Amino acid sequence: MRTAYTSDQIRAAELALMATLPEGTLMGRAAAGLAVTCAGLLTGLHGRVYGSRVAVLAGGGDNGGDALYAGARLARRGARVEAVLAGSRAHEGGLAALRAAGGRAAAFDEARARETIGRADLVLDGLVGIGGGGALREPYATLAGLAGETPGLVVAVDVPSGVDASTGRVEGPAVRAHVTVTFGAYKTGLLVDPGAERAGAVELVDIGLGPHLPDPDAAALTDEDVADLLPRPGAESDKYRRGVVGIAAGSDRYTGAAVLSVGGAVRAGAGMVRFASAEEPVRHVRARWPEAVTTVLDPSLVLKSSLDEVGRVQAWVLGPGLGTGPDAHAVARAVLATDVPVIVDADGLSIVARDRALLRRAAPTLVTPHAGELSRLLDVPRERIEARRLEHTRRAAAELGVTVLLKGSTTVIAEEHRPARVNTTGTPWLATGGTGDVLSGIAGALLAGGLTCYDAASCAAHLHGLAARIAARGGAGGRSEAPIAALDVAQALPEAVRAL
Ligand SMILES: NC(=O)C1=CN([C@@H]2O[C@H](COP(=O)(O)OP(=O)(O)OC[C@H]3O[C@@H](n4cnc5c(N)ncnc54)[C@H](O)[C@@H]3O)[C@@H](O)[C@H]2O)[C@@H](O)CC1
Ligand SMILES: Nc1ncnc2c1ncn2[C@@H]1O[C@H](COP(=O)(O)OP(=O)(O)O)[C@@H](O)[C@H]1O
Ligand SMILES: [K+]
Repeated sequence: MRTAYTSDQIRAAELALMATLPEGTLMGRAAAGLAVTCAGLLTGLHGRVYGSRVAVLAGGGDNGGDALYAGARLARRGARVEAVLAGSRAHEGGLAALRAAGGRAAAFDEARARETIGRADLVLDGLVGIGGGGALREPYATLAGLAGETPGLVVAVDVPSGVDASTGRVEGPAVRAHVTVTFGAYKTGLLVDPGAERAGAVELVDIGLGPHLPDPDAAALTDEDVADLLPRPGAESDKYRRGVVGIAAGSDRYTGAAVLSVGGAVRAGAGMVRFASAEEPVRHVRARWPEAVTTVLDPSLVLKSSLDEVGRVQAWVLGPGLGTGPDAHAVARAVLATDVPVIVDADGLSIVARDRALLRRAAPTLVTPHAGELSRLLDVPRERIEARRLEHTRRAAAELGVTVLLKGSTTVIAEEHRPARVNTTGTPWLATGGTGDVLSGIAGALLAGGLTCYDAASCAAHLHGLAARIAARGGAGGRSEAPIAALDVAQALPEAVRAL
């Protein structure tokens, strides 16, 4: 499990650790780790550190201190290091070390900074770290912009400047790094977009913070975590014990969503899929997935809130392509009246946005909106949700009393009193119609298999993202990615499970 923390949590842990160590020890460890990564990158670029050009962008706080000390270490190995001092003051020890090692430093001057950054092989962003707050002020903002134009590599110190370390929010110009070297522990903002996208590859330098860290603010599952959580059949298993998932999806107009959701469930290893819908989607599902057991729903039965004719299930998926008319509403009411866990997706979300009372139920509920759907559930503009994904996912979980999986460039899962889960698999090629329907089926299979909403959502997002990558690469060994269709994601699920 990769755990992540807010700035306040990190700062408290650092204070506790610092109290046990001689002054400067932590910064020394941080700078040493940072310099090793930079030296490795420069060696990869030119075969050596000696003679390469490094620009250090140093803010007035300790983040600038880390960068200056790392710059000093690189200068001692023969790099030509020039620091641009952005603050009204600079970290004294770091600046003295850099100068003593033969590096140069000067206060910010735009023309000179442009030249220094423009010719650097590597730009070290030490403008602000966990002490940053709000949009970058000048001249930090200009420097972040200049770092975006450099042909060289950009390495962010602790966090890319301009990214809120606790949330991943970006409120103005922000550094876009190839690599972020972060100290002590991951910060939540490095895992959640837009911050995650600005961070590039994240490397963790151990500075000994471990024993002082509290319960995490957020966590990302690894392949091993998912392999451990995934329900697997034992010798004594049968299809009922493995978990039967009911899927109420599709309508005469939207038949594809039903086929895709059923496909996700079948390929993710449901013991059995019971599919219940109108005649047309049932016909399509039967043609594509003969393993599903189908029921044509008689609206009058559903109006009585009875799904008895469908048979017993351990979890329901409600909503993909269901429509939002009176029949769909009746199906939603019947499904949500059951005493088993329910995943509400797509049109199901539009229905519950209009009729919140449907979510008041004793059994667990998982909702899986994208930003537009969450916008309707919370009555908050979509752009605001996209800019503050974590905050709104948590808010929805608290307000609706359910588990929430917010889809999009970073999938975030929230449940009250638990760390947020952040998904790290996936590919932008997933942004294509129907992939969300596949996700609902995967989550349904895992929920029916006995996982909690929290784990089912996290594992489903992880597997979905892995399967998408495999599909986009034409197999686990493929090198570059190409467009995918939603059904490809379902088809790649077994390979994703095998690769865990
Ligand atoms: N506390 C510790 O024990 C350790 C801290 N370390 C480093 O110290 C950093 C935190 O240092 P600080 O607490 O000094 O804070 P930072 O250096 O992250 O930021 C504070 C500085 O940035 C300026 N600033 C803040 N927001 C700004 C904005 N929006 N625009 C322009 N300037 C802004 C402040 O005026 C101040 O000069 C960490 O990120 C890490 O890099 C590491 O050396 C490891 C040990
Ligand atoms: N930029 C992106 N990067 C990675 N994954 C994405 C991106 N955009 C969307 N996705 C993923 O693609 C899927 C789209 O689901 P959804 O929005 O419900 O589409 P649909 O309703 O067409 O199925 C989700 O799993 C989402 O997390
Ligand atoms: K930084």
